[in-house]
Amino acid sequence: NQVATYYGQGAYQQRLSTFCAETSLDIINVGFVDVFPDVGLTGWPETNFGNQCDGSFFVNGDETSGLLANCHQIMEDIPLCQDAGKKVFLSLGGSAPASGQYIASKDSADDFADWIWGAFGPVTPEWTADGLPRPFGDVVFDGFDLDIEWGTGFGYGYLAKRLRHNYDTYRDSNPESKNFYLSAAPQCYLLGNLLTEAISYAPFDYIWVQFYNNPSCSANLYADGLPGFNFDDWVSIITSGANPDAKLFVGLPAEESEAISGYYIDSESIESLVNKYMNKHPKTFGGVMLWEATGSYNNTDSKGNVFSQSVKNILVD
Ligand SMILES: CNC(=O)NC(=N)Nc1ccccc1
Repeated sequence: NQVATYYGQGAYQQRLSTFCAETSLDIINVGFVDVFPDVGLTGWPETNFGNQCDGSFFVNGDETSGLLANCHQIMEDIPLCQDAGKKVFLSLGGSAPASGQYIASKDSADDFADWIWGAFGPVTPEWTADGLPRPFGDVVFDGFDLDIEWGTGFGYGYLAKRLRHNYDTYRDSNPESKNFYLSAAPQCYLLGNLLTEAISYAPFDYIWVQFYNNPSCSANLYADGLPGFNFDDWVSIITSGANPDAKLFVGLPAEESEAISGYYIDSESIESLVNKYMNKHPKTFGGVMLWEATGSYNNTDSKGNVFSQSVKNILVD
């Protein structure tokens, strides 16, 4: 079982290398591509990585885009995380801006996937020959995460499926290349969920459900002995989806302040929850996702363990 986290939006966050050195972290989602091309400046996606970039943007033709051009610390550090055996995904979406996650049509979903693949996937001569940007240079992400918090739900399945198509096409002609992964971070409510259709349509490898910030289905209900925590429903969604072997992670706040008040649960509650659901769904249970890395780093227990280490100890004991 694995621990996944998010990096890029932490308050006064340290550079990524700090978290590459954190042995309890297996997967790191770097966020965010927060504005999608249909609404992005110059028709390119836009990015935001908190305090990690120098504030300059790529120019597209004679227009300034919203794509950050100099995030050198992230570019330098992703290979450190990968060399340490971690998977590093680029996360699309995030909690702001609400208007950013709009996809106009299937064609624009496909174009968006191709753009992401060209800019952040394997380096290809065509992409750079066309003068298109590689925001992190030769860094090749291990996969892409859909952290969809807004919108109508339209297009995310097409986006995910096209990314998978691009992986498969690339690996057909580069059989020695590394694996690529797809993940998603749905909210835990079911009615009107923005990602359940995508999960039924496109083969994701990891689904980390945000069991926080939602009153009807979050993990604090389990911790308080109340009904509503809907991990079982999510197991059914996955096992009847496009990839029934996808792994389901319990998404939790890494620190009290990193979720709306009342949703943080402590490691004792996590231990009880993990023991129950890991044994109830041994094939689908994949681990714990923590929002987010800096909060975890600042949340140490009496033994001096950062929160992700406490969670890892629960998962492997
Ligand atoms: C996986 N994405 C998130 O966990 N986003 C998230 N936690 N956004 C947020 C919402 C309200 C308060 C703080 C963070």
